[in-house]
Amino acid sequence: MIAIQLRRLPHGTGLPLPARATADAAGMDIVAAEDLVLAPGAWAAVPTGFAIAIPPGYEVQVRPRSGLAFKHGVTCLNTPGTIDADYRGEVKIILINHGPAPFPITRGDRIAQLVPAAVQPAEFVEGDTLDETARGTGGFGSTGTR
Ligand SMILES: O=c1ccn([C@H]2C[C@H](O)[C@@H](COP(=O)(O)OP(=O)(O)OP(=O)(O)O)O2)c(=O)[nH]1
Ligand SMILES: [Mg+2]
Repeated sequence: MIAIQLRRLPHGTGLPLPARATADAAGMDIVAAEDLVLAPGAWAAVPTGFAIAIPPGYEVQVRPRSGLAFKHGVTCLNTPGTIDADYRGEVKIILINHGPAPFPITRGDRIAQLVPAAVQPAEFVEGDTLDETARGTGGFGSTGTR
C-alpha cells in the first residue's frame, strides 16, 4: 500500500475521491468535474477537480472504463494515460467519443479509472550488436497468418 497525496481543487468541491467500486478492484474510479457533451468523433480533456503527488518510483495509469467503451464507444484517447510522479497539475481525462451519438457527461459521472503502478528504473545501453533469438527481427504478424 502506498499513500498518494491528493489536493482537491476549488471546482472539485463535493466530488467523491478516486475509489474502488468493489474491494479487490484494480482501478479506482474517478469522476468528471464538469458537464460537457462529446460530439461523435470529438475528444476533450475532462477536468477531475484534483491534483496528486505520487511517491517517486511509482506512476498512475489512466485507463478507460469498459462499460463506457462497450455501451457508448467512449474511451480514453491516450490509453493508458500516464500520470508522472512529479506532476502537480490537475489530473485530466482525455476522452474520445467513437460512438454514433453525442455523449453527455454530467459532473460526478465516473469517466475513467486510475491504476497505480511501480516504475521499473532502466537505462538504454548502446552497442553494435544484440544477442540472437528465435524471433530475431520478425514482428508485426511474422508468427502466423492471423
Ligand atoms: O491522461 C492523462 C495523461 C497525462 N496527464 C498529465 C500527467 C502527466 O504527468 C502529464 C504529462 O503526460 P505525458 O507525459 O503523457 O504527456 P506529454 O505529451 O509527454 O507531455 P509532457 O511533455 O508534459 O510530459 O500530463 C493527465 O493529466 N492525464
Ligand atoms: Mg511526457
